[in-house]
Amino acid sequence: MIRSILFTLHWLIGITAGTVLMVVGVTGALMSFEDEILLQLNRGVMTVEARAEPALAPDALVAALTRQVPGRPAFLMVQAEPGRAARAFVVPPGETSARRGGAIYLDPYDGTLLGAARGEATFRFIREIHRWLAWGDIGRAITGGSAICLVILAATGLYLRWPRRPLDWRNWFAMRLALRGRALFWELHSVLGTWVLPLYLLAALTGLTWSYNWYRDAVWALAGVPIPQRAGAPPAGGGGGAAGGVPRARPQGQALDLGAAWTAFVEAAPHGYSRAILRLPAQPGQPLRVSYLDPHPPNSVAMNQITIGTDGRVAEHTRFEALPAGHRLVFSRLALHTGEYFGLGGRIAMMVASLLMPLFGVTGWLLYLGRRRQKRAAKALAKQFPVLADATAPPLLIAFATQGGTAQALAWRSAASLRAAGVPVQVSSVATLGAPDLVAAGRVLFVVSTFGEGEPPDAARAFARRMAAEDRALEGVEYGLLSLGDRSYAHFCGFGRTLEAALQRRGAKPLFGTVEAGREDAEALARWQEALSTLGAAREAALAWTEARPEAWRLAARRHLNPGSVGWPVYHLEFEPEPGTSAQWEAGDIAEFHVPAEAVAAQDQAREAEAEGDAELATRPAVTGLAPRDYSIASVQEDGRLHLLVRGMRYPDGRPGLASGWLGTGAAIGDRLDFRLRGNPGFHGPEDDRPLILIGNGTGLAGLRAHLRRRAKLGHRRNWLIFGERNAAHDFHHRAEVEGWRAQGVLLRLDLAFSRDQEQRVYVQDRLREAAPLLRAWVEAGAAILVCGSAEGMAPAVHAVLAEALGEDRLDELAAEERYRRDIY
Ligand SMILES: Cc1cc2nc3c(=O)[nH]c(=O)nc-3n(C[C@H](O)[C@H](O)[C@H](O)COP(=O)(O)O)c2cc1C
Repeated sequence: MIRSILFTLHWLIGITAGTVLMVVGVTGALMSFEDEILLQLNRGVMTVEARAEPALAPDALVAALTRQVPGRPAFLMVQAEPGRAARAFVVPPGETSARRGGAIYLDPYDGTLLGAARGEATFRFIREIHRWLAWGDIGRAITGGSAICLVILAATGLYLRWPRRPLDWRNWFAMRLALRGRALFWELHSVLGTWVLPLYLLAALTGLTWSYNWYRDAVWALAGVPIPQRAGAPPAGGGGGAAGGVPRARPQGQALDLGAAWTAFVEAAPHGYSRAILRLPAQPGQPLRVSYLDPHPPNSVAMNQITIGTDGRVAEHTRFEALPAGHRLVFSRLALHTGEYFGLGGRIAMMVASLLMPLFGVTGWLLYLGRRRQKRAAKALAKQFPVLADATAPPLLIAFATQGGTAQALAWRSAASLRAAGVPVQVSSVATLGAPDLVAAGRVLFVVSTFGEGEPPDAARAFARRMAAEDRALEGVEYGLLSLGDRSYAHFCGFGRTLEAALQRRGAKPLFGTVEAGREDAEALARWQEALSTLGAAREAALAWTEARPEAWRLAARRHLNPGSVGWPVYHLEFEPEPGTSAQWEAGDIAEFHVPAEAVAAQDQAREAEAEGDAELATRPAVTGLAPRDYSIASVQEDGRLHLLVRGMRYPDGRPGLASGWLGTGAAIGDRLDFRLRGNPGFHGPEDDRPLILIGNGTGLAGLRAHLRRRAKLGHRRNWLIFGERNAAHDFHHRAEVEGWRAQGVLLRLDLAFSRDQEQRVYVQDRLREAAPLLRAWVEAGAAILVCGSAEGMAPAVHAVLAEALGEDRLDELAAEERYRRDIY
């Protein structure tokens, strides 16, 4: 709730005040090196050739000025550095104050008029935009308001980005420039934003002292500085704090002797000066006030103040370093604002940060527009598929429970055939559903698969538990059920049957007879389509198990990974897409290998050659020969190649397995082979950079490797790999890559279990159990868990350890939240 309010506040302010902040930022950056730029532009005006002779004293300069320019000199700035011109402000005749910015430069050695400096007017205009958008009080209110907005943006931004535990600061400040599109905008906006945040806060909090008197007074009061009675500092710039406590002297006859007063100043300034600004008396009786910088001042606003009376004596002398700390800080607000307080580095940092302001504005806008577009698209989609609100009856709910994605894909295809006939439908994973949702929908079609040993898919475990409740709350609910399974398992369609029993026990009524479908059972699917047609679905196009076709890939590389191993050979294979093959997949997806006819023929020949031929064995490969084989993809699309990790299986009589044998030794480099890439949403990784625990054994490393390659590319470094095989010496597949990840920090932690490297067998589940406290901490920090590898032995044992460490319910919850996902076989 708080997050969403702050998020709205952040973008609302961002898209409004952001525009002004961009202007203020850029103008501020332009002024960062104003002095240096003007000096370069104005050789011969702001500087003259340095001479050996001493420069004129202020009284001689004022005399020279009065001879050449009509009016009363009001301010004079002299600098100790040889060749630096004197700078003066003159009150024109008949006026009461010096014209804003109308500085005149004089040759310090002979008082010759050098004129006005080029570019000063431009910088004055930039400064006016920076301070009040060159728009008087209205502009000042706007820039002041946007300074407050900048503070709010910084604070809300920080809150929204505050790392969840455990704090991984290095990661938090790291920029991942390899990202693309919206993710890159987000990264630039949030990570760079975090870097410049202290500078923005500093600029805003000091800048506000010029915007609001109440704010300035509050800061002054906090710092213990007496609140100035009069607003406005001398127009000569710098010395912002000098305005404080200027006594108003009444004219009292005696005129100041500038020569004597200057001598008194020179004697009083303990180290001399680098720059002195003289406020010249307007009337007889008024003293001379000098603000001066020491030869090596801590910053350009560390001004000391001296007042010299008409009697030629020092009346008051305030040294900057003698001021209380609070005063010094307050009087240094300009230096803080420009970053100069921290030296040249501070100035450059502030300039860069100010220049970056448009980047935040632009990325912020792009992110905002992107969100709007997404929302609109979602609305359009909602219109296309009317939901509860505008339909007389609630839409039909299609609920799926899937491990490998088949049930999910069939649920969507069923929905499409109903929608095509105008039947409103909603599709949802059962993970998010409870009895009230089923009751609200009234009619529910379930498409569920079975996993484990007659169990629900991982993400449906919590739902299955909710359904097992005893009460009859589902009276009035009508259901249809498509149950997917595989007849080679002992508990065919086990979960579908459990679900149906629960539905009936709780009072739900079937819409039609349940359809049980074995692998790729076309006839069962036709029955399901028939059942859908009773609800109004179109019958024209036949419902298919899959819509994608196998495509051609060329075997480009193959490596035997485990020579010398006691186990079967493991091969790393790389395939390149043939022209026309749409090579698109995500980490976690599956490549279905379609065994070529020549592989079957080759095996038949081999079998015939073995004269005796075991009849039972002989028929088995022939029967299963045509069924495609699934392999977890071990690479990411950016790799350009499809990588697989294939174990060369053997029949009990020692002959190589049909598919894996062909991949391992049968096919030659350059051969074309058919694969259908199948989305496996149930094994996709988290979108964000949450921690990831990857557990697997043997060729299960394939699926984990794809995820790790993806995470490495994204710069998501909180990864923990637990991998097991037989012997480290032979079976540590992709060892160099895994150790490389560990060295580069792509793996925060690596646990290896080589079962046969010691007396006592050690497996991944043992490693996991040893690290149970860490496992809990990672899960607490939002970690997701991916398990890839053998469904017998490894997966159930790992599951048991996870349940033991986290609790069975918590594990089911994690699965429902898509944070516990498995690709096991
Ligand atoms: C590890 C594993 C265990 C399975 N266990 C069963 C089972 O006990 N009973 C069954 O009928 N099917 C079982 N199956 C087969 C699946 O239910 C079937 O392949 C289904 O089409 C998968 O659908 P899905 O991709 O939506 O998860 C199992 C599949 C796997 C990978």
